Amino acid sequence: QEDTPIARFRRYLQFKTAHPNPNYADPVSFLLSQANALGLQARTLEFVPSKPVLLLTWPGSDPSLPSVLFNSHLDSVPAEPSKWIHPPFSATLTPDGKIYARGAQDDKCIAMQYLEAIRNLKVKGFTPLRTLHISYVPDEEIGGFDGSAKFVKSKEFEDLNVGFVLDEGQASTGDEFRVFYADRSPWGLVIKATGAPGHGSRMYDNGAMENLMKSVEVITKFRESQFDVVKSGEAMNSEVISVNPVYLKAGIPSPTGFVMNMQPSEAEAGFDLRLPPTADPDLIRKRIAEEWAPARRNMTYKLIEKGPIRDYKGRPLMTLTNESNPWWPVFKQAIEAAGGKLSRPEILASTTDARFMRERGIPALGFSPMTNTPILLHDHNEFLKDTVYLRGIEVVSWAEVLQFIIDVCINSDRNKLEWGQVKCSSPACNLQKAFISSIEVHGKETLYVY
Ligand SMILES: CSCC[C@H](NC=O)C(=O)O
Ligand SMILES: [Zn+2]
Ligand SMILES: [Zn+2]
Repeated sequence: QEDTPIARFRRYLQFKTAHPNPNYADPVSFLLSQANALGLQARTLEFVPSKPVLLLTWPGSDPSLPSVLFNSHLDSVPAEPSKWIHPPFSATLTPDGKIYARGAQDDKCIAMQYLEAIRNLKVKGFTPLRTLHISYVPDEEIGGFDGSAKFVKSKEFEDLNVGFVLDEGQASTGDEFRVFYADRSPWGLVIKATGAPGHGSRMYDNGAMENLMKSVEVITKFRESQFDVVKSGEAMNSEVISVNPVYLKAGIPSPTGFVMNMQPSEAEAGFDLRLPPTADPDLIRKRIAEEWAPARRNMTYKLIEKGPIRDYKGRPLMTLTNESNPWWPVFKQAIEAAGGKLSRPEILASTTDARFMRERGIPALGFSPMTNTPILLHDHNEFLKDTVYLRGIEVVSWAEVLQFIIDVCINSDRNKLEWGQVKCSSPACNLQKAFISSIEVHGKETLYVY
């Protein structure tokens, strides 16, 4: 069998890691064999049975310094094979260099690029000053509660003394690399209406369907108001509140479908909501209670706030992307050293495990080095071009630049300390490892970690 970066990537893509039954055991043993070949230390942690966290370590020459952690998730979202031009776990390589696989972009590319970068650095004879860890975690696609959430709260994680995290980002359709400093808060909203049942031919007020449809109209109007801001170019998709219907449930089933001449007494709809760090969660909670599912319209609702990562006001934490975060200029320099350019840092439209790291007061950036690539995560026919993947390895290899921060504490502004201070666990350091501070942005107070 071929043993090239592309062959190794394709092998990793072939593990069937889709929910609801992701294969974790086989990709973990594959990664373990790769780690052994590279001489990395390896540990498998299991916070929940059969949901392993694989932790690889490349020890630095000064273990007292805060370490760098590269994270990626093992699991993938499902795929509908009949709608793909190549089977989603075949990792088919086409003559024009496209590698088709569920997970090619999200996020099996970075999982292997981290290892290939280490391989290249070892060939160059580079030895790290800081310790570099790589974590491979389960269940990110379903919220990370049995994966990253437990990992970051563990003694094992504490002992890593992590100072900075790189986690997944998203593809860029242009020449510039994208980087993400925050995620949006993921909420699930289920609204239910009840109402009088009756003959399908009768017109009366307060039917369950009527009540639900009124709510759907109100929510649709709100959605349009947010989307208009995006369409007018005033904000990016990830900077507004998104609310998208994901299911509708009503009607009285019959052997041929639904009973057509009966108005049901119950109706339900589900929505995916995402709140950027600039949105006030209390205002949305109020809107839901008063406008979207008001009791006066016989409505009830269930709000599933799949946080738990938030500041004291319930908003997602952000990592600073300016000079006051000593990791930022170094990260930028690493990209530029590889001949890359970064576009304006963004909030991620979706949600990743980075939020769990930020909650620990650790600065975390979302970064998947893919340029000139259509954004295909969770879509049919997800692919990544071989040339883009290989260039990504070069970019990640410049993570060696990250090693040159001697101590993140030195440049941090301690006067800004306000809330959620995190003590540095390194015995060599008396200062805080990471600070969480409150800063005004666009007239709104927001919390950052740096
Ligand atoms: C409840 S958190 C879910 C996490 C998931 N992550 C990637 O797609 C997402 O829907 O964004
Ligand atoms: Zn992902
Ligand atoms: Zn995903």
